[in-house]
Amino acid sequence: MATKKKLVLIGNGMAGVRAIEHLLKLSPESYDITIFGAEPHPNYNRIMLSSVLAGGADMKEIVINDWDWYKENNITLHVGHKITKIDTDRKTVVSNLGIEAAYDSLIVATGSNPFMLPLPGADKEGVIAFRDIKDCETMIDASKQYKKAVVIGGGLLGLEAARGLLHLGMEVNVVHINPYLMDRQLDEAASRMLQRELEAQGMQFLLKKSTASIKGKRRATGLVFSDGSEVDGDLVVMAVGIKPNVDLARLTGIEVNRGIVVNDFMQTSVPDIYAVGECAEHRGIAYGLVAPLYEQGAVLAKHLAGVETAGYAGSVTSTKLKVSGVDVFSAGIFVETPDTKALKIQDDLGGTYKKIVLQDGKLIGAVLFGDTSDGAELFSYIKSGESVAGREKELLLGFSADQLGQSSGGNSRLEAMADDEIICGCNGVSKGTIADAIMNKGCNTVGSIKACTKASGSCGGCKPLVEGLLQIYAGDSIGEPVKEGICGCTTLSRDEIVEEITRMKLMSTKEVMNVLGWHNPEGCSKCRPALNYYLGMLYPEEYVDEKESRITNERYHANIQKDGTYSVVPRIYGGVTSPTDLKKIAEVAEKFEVPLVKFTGGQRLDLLGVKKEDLPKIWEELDMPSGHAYGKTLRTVKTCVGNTFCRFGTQDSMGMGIQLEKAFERLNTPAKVKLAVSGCPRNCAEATIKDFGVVAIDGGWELHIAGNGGVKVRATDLLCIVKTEEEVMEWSSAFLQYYRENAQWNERTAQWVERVGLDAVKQGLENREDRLALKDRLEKALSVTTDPWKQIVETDELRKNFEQLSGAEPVKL
Ligand SMILES: Cc1cc2nc3c(=O)[nH]c(=O)nc-3n(C[C@H](O)[C@H](O)[C@H](O)COP(=O)(O)OP(=O)(O)OC[C@H]3O[C@@H](n4cnc5c(N)ncnc54)[C@H](O)[C@@H]3O)c2cc1C
Ligand SMILES: NC(=O)c1ccc[n+]([C@@H]2O[C@H](COP(=O)([O-])OP(=O)(O)OC[C@H]3O[C@@H](n4cnc5c(N)ncnc54)[C@H](O)[C@@H]3O)[C@@H](O)[C@H]2O)c1
Ligand code: SF4
Ligand code: FES
Repeated sequence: MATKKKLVLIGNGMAGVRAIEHLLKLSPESYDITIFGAEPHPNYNRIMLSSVLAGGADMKEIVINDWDWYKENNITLHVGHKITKIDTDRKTVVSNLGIEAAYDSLIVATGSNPFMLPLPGADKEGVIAFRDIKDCETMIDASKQYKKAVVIGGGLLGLEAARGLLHLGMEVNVVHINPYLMDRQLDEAASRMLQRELEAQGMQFLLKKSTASIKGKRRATGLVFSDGSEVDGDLVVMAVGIKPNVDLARLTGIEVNRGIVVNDFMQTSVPDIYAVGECAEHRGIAYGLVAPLYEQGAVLAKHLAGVETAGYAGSVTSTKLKVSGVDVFSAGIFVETPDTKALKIQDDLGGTYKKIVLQDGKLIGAVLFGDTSDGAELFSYIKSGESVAGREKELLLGFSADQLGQSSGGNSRLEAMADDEIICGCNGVSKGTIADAIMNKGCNTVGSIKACTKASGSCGGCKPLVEGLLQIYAGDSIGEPVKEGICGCTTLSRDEIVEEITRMKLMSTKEVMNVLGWHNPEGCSKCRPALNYYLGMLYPEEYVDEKESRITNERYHANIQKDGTYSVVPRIYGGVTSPTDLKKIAEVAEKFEVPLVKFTGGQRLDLLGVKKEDLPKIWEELDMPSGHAYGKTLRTVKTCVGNTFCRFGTQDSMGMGIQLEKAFERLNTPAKVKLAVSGCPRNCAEATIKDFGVVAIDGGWELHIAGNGGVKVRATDLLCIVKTEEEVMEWSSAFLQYYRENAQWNERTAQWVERVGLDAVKQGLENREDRLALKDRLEKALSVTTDPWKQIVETDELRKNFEQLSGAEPVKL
């Protein structure tokens, strides 16, 4: 039997051990393997330290290979041993505790060291980095004794550390040297949205601050900045970047630049010595994310196993911030230059931002905020470098899980991917491994795939792709998705929360958060408005609306515009107005020097550019009902002229529309609701892209639901055909109440019906008794609503409150 060659790995971390795992699969009998690790732990997932700190995982869960794995694979493991010398002549390594090991091949995988700013006072107690289990434990211990923490560095690591410390109950200030956060991953627009969201979660920021020293005696008590200002903190976490750990390599005479210089096969300048992971520099780049390091590991394993490989050619990287309640994704080159073109969508109301950057017809970069579900797919286009010419807008508008996994026609990119292509970068899980788990190991949910392969277990960025693969390979046997909380503050779903509120008669958002064990006692900007809505929906008469839990526009009862002014939109029922109302609007517009008066798509007039302080006065003079153009409520009922004037009209669409708008105005709904009524199937009012669309036909009305004319256009589904106007009122009331009672907060009717299915909605409404009960509950909810502006204008106290509110910081969404 041929004698095995000796392979030594220095560094028991993510990249090195990953290479060993591959090698064991490719050639289990070729090497006697010895691993030295300076940390006293088995190989663990460093990425997940952020989750441990934020309460999303415990230390046991982050172990990648436990002690048994080393035994089972006959690996000699020395933990707590730091290699201090490599003797390249004798081909041996020696540890700080005197253990020597001989090698035929040696892998250096020593990772990085956190960059510690050389500040006066940096050696004080309480000044740490965030790199390993020890740092994580220090933070957890500190949070039990101290209240205030300062994190230096507003990058990925700093923000994840800060979120964890907030979770541990500390007050956290993040000090960042640049004008905006995550400047290495985001453009300014996305960064500002991120900052607002993190502020809503309780994080505080000190931007454009350069730290001069750390104050305190033995222990740190805060920072002093170069401008003379200070901030207090008993724990100082430095997260200002990393530097490859090259000391040992340099000592050994291996060529070192920023990292240990390697070629495409991870070979260093010294024969039989390889480097992999963050300590390695390939074609001038030392990577700081696991996906490229895993790719390097795979190449190195093939090379060591004698399996043919084209070598490592470098990686395009993507990142996803792992902070619950905040979705941020960045990939490739996202900064615009004269040679690139950028397409962007920014929705301040919905809190989403999407930017794609193109060059020569190819996608080269992307930034997503608020909704990162398209991240993985966009990233695969960036990596493939294929032409997307002519499809740029499609990429901007997005994909659904169905599209990702759609197998008909065999066009799906996922289907076209090779089996060894990596789906989950964080855990290095390939498409083939996931397909195998689905087809051969009985995995039929994202949760079971996670348990079986680890895919989607870290940053979660690959989840849409895993869902797409489930669609391809599991078909009809897809299981119930693993339950996820409505936001990072809880693991409870919307339905569970509503059930518990009802069962325990919880009456305020605070009570819900306390009783149902919210991780974050203050909630976040996702759950607070949602709870406020659910409580109002369940107890229309008893619940007192919490203004501070509402989104900004709803607090001001007006839409904030990009220049900080507001818009005023009086209600114009069914789009039908009168000379008197028009004159009134014109006079007010002139008197208050309103810069712009515009017809909206919903057939009404919008006075734009109004100063916040003029809002009550304008509404007082207008003396018209609010059009609620800002809220999650009924917006407009668009109508055509119908049989009153039009020769094709079969019914009175204007009358029907006005009746509907008068009945449902001021109704609180999970998301905005738009209606339309057309007088004949020519459908001039575009009723078939509305949440509830009414189309007149000979002798009756068609009732349509769940349409949408926004970013993702969706034509309505036909609900039923009725004969009379009374029936239109009955069905529309029942439908709206059913939607109010069953949809998730912020879910438009289109998304809701797609999620629960048209049949389920039809079933919920088919029984007349149920419809009448729903209509009753709707009327009860409507009976307690009042016109917000009429109330503010007529009540001294509310008017004063509004003025105070105007000076206060709104809830940012
Ligand atoms: C909190 C946190 C969150 C992160 N989140 C993400 C994320 O979401 N996504 C992502 O892609 N990346 C993330 N990263 C980065 C990722 O963890 C690293 O890129 C990855 O761990 C690097 O792997 P590595 O094997 O090169 O180095 P390491 O994992 O650092 O392993 C190197 C090991 O070598 C040991 N060592 C060093 N010198 C010696 C020596 N002389 N002798 C013996 N042992 C030695 C070290 O103690 C260490 O255990 C995160 C990092 C941190 C700290
Ligand atoms: N979700 C993820 O993918 C994730 C999470 C954590 C860490 N990581 C990785 O870990 C490594 C370390 O992360 P990081 O955030 O420390 O590195 P980083 O280089 O991405 O960010 C450091 C930030 O600190 C700022 N900074 C530099 N000097 C400063 C100073 N004196 N005062 C205040 N701010 C200063 C920089 O502007 C920069 O934005 C990176 O490779 C990162 O990619 C990734
Ligand atoms: S939908 Fe029919 S009734 Fe209404 S305006 Fe158009 S053609 Fe006339
Ligand atoms: S890519 Fe991060 S968990 Fe899969």
